[in-house]
Amino acid sequence: MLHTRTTPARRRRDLREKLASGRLLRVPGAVDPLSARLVQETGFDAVYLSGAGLSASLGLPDIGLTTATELAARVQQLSRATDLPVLVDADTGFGGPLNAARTVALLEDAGAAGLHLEDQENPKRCGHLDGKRVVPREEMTRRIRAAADARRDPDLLLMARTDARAVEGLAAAIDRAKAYVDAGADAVFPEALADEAEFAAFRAAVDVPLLANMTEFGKGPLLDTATLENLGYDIALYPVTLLRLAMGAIEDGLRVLADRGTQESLLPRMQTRSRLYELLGYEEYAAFDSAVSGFTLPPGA
Ligand SMILES: C[C@](O)(C(=O)O)[C@H](CC(=O)O)C(=O)O
Ligand SMILES: [Mg+2]
Repeated sequence: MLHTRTTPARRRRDLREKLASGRLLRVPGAVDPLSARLVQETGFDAVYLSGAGLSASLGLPDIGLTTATELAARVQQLSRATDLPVLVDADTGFGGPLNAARTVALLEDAGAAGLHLEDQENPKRCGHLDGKRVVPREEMTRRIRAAADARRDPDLLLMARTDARAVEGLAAAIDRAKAYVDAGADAVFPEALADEAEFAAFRAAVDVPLLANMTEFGKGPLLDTATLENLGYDIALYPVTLLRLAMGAIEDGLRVLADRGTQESLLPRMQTRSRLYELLGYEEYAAFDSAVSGFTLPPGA
């Protein structure tokens, strides 16, 4: 109620322990703090803050227009609303190595359990768009080094994302991933792999935890959890799934309302008032309020 009592340090430990278990973690992107609650209730392992989702929610394309402070503010909101570790899309780190270091500090203060930095040029673009460009390998290793050094909590998971597959090919992407691990990355996010064989090749070449981006309508296949487990992947990411679902429902609903002049036929598809109240914890707030208003100092205090 009000906010969770789970500290950022506890969430970072939780994410580390879950990764150490060796099972596949399933991590959907939240649309907002309320949907993050549902992610937790449904039993997922962590919640993701998607850069694409954040920018879309602000009515912006995912081309590097959002700022580090906007991102940190959303991290805080998500962390307050759930007990889950929050994995954050930190894009390029918002500049050079120093900016990446400052971004790490900001996100750590905001309660992030882990974050990924990518090797795209600034300003970045969505990893599934054509025409993206990557920085030289050495520049990205400096970005990672700076980020690793900026961490105050060693449990904060630092993940390196490489966008090189679509630009330089698979072999170069694997070489880059290895260099990023040597520079201090704890885990790797190979972006926009083309097929299952490429997922397998990446797994065979890199020995840190790997994230599989199961984003819809992108360049890669949608592999199910059994397949990803067999491939030896550690995190299945569904970054924009909830936003796409919600926006699909909103668009359909608006059409029905506009056409029919009533939302009556939409009621079975809606979350009910009582379910919303349950999710928000109305009853706990009322109990807290009455406990606080009945509070008096003990005699003599
Ligand atoms: C993972 C991602 O970076 C995100 O911002 O969620 C995006 C997802 C998407 O645009 O579908 C990406 O893959 O670049
Ligand atoms: Mg992104």
